[in-house]
Amino acid sequence: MRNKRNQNGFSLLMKWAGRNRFLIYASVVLALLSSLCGIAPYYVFYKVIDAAVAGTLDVHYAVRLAIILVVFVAIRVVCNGVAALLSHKGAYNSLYLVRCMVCDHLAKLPMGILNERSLGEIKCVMNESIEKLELFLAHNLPELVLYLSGPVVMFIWLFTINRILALLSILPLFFVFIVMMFMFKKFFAFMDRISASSGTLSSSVSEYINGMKLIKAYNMSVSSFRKYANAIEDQFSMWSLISKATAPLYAAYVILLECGILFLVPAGGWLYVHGHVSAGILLLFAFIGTQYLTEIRPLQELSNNLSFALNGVNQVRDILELPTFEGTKEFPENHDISIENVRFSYDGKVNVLEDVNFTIKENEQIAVVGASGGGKTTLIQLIARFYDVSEGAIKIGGINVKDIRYEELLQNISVIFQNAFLTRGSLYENIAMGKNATLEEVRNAAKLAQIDDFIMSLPDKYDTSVGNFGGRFSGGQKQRICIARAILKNAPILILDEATSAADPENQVEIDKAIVNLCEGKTVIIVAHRLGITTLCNRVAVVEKHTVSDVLPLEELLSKNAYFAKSWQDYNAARTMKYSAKRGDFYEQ
Ligand SMILES: Nc1ncnc2c1ncn2[C@@H]1O[C@H](COP(=O)(O)OP(=O)(O)OP(=O)(O)O)[C@@H](O)[C@H]1O
Repeated sequence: MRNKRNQNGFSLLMKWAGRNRFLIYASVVLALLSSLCGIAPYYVFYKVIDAAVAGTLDVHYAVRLAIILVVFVAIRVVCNGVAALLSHKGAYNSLYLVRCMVCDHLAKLPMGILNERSLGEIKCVMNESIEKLELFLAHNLPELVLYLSGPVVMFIWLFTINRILALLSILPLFFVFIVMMFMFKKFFAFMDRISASSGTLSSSVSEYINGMKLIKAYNMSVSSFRKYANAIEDQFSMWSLISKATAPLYAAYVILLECGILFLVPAGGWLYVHGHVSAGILLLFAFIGTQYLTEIRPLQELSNNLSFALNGVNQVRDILELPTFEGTKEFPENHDISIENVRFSYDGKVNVLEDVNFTIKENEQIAVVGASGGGKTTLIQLIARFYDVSEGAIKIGGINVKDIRYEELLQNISVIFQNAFLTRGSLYENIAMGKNATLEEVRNAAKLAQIDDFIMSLPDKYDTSVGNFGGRFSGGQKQRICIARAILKNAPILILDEATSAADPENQVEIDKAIVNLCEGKTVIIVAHRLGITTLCNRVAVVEKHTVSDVLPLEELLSKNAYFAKSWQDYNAARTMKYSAKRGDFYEQ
């Protein structure tokens, strides 16, 4: 299976490169031309020796040869320069296309498939594997042509001078290629382990850095560093193993490349003594015929890089082959949402939700309440098609969400998660989120989200850099930035997983105002962790016992649903409850 994949790796890479492949092909042609020019110094050397032995070497002849040398060296330099330029342009453009393809694909993947893969694994593909393609396309491919074609051209030329000696000069090559094939095979056999180990290293670095707060808070530096250290140790032992497995072959490879002299000097001497070759030819083969094969030596390193590149292609292909959410129908005009006989299980064994049936009218605002772990977040994720239902259907305007073009579905639904996610860019970029919005439009959204005043009080205002995932902002501020983003997106359906972390009262009032502005004129589903938010909604859906038991207006629900009535009572009691602490114990007053 892997062998078949390797055969197609290069052509697949060229397919991904699109029109940029022509830049890469051009760089290969120029590398070939450069290697042709590389013969010039040897040719001049041969001619000088030949003329010197024959006694015909004069200044005119020497100058002519020098000019030939300079011209060919100049052509070689130009060819190399332009080849490097084209190969880099082609490689970086191709990398850009491959990264876009992977990003597009990841965005369409079901969350279930994404959850199965570690962040480190995906990061490793996005960074290291794709980066290896650059190394291969921009450097290794032209070099491969250069290192391979140089000796080929040299052999052809030597062959035209003396067939027997030329054939003897490449005799070691036969053994060199056999050894190289073994080396390539041995190295490639480690590829899966190299990828897995690099993925683990990448995850443990991310975990170590992202969990820095926790590490400090619980003084876990030694134990958490252990995981990272283990990953490094694994890399070390893996590379030691690879070195041990390939070192004898590499030694044989180097020795064989230097072996040309073994055959050439005795055979050349015999031919000279018997008058079959001139002194010039003998010297040419003695010096050049034994040397030109050593130019192949970097091929070994290139073959390792080729393994990395092919492995990178396979890893990218593995991601691109994962089935995505598609759909062919347009997003409907009508935004009524109906949830029909829905059953859902994450693992195919335990049902998180079953027999769920209810409808949400266009522009209606529904709060979803229920015990922790009951399935509220799962329900809203099904509506936004982060996962596909296991049974039943979710329809918008009468169309199954599975049939709606996935990109359009995402464009028409805004989702705000409990954990506000900010990217590294500026505040402007975080609110605009790729939309071509003016600063005024961004500010208007931020005003409605009650965050404009705060942003304008910052020294760099909307150009303020958000830093590492918004680390410099409070939870409430981050949430309002996300609300501004959703207001600007202006999608007709809004799904909001309300943050559990109770903001301070002042912040909470601001967030509530922002939510009210956000929800105006939209179909809204809001997971209400604070029951207070239910007063802002038309109806409340209760998730209990793996299903939605009731969907009613607040007042009606209070009289009909025992679970909700009790929760509401507890919520109000908690709001008015006062505590006092005596000697470390808390007392209800
Ligand atoms: N990605 C997942 N894979 C497997 N099980 C999951 C996954 N996400 C959630 N679950 C499980 O599904 C159940 C419902 O989780 P869900 O997050 O929907 O509950 P919730 O009502 O939103 O909880 P909370 O109010 O605490 O946020 C839980 O038992 C949870 O452990």
